[in-house]
Amino acid sequence: MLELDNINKRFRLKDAKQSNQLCADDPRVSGRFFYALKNVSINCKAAEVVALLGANGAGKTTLLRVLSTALAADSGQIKLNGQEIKQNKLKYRKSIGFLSGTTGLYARLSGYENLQYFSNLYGLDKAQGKVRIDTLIKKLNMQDFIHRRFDDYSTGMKQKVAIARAVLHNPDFVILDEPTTGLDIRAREVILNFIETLKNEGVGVIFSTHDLAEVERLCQRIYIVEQGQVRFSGDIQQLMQHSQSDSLFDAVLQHMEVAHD
Ligand SMILES: Nc1ncnc2c1ncn2[C@@H]1O[C@H](COP(=O)(O)OP(=O)(O)OP(=O)(O)O)[C@@H](O)[C@H]1O
Repeated sequence: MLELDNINKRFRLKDAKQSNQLCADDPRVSGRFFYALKNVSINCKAAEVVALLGANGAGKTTLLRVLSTALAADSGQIKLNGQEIKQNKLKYRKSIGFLSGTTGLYARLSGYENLQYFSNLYGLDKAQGKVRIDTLIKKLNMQDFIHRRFDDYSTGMKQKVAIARAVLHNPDFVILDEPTTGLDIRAREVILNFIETLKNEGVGVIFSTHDLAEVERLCQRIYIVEQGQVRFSGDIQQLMQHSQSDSLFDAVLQHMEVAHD
């Protein structure tokens, strides 16, 4: 099980102007600090898909970055199978895969060369790496473009390679920040199927999304994050009961305090 336990994270604002610009009435702004996460606890088990929902700016990316160790929390713990990861961050990083908003892939290499490069970096030997890359090429339907230059790719192609990169080393848990945002329906379908495959292989997946159809299709449990705090955690049925609603859309909206356009 992967757990975030009682996480707090604040950002120092550059100046008073930035605090005013952020939003004068945002309760997360206090003095020169922006309290982005407050006492946040979430978890994900093996072979489970968990979604993070919440408005723009709610804190989902910050939360996922903390979970991936890309960002250090001010307090709280990350635990893998009950063990705090503090002493063993390197081992933890080998157990997780992280897809962030930026691909971190090389524009002048092909998708294939990028995957070879990262497979080498992850310590897979050449033969192992080839087998793994070939499997991912098939699963993510990348045969038609994988040998072309990365900077010629569409958004969907880039995202597929970025996801392949995140799971090259066969992690136990995968953290995906908005994996399908901006993709056409075909690329989206491939990625949703891939998440289902990961789950069936026993991998735990935590992902953020704004798409409720994805949530209904993939998730056992959801967390609704608002203004840096978890407002709901549970399964979809519990959310509906809690909200006395038969529409997932209405039920989620009820847990978002802020009005959105
Ligand atoms: N380095 C930083 N300094 C100050 N504030 C920050 C910093 N990074 C993020 N924030 C603020 O923290 C809040 C949460 O941002 P975050 O990107 O985690 O939201 P999100 O839920 O992922 O939003 P979206 O759905 O738009 O991706 C935002 O208000 C953002 O402006």
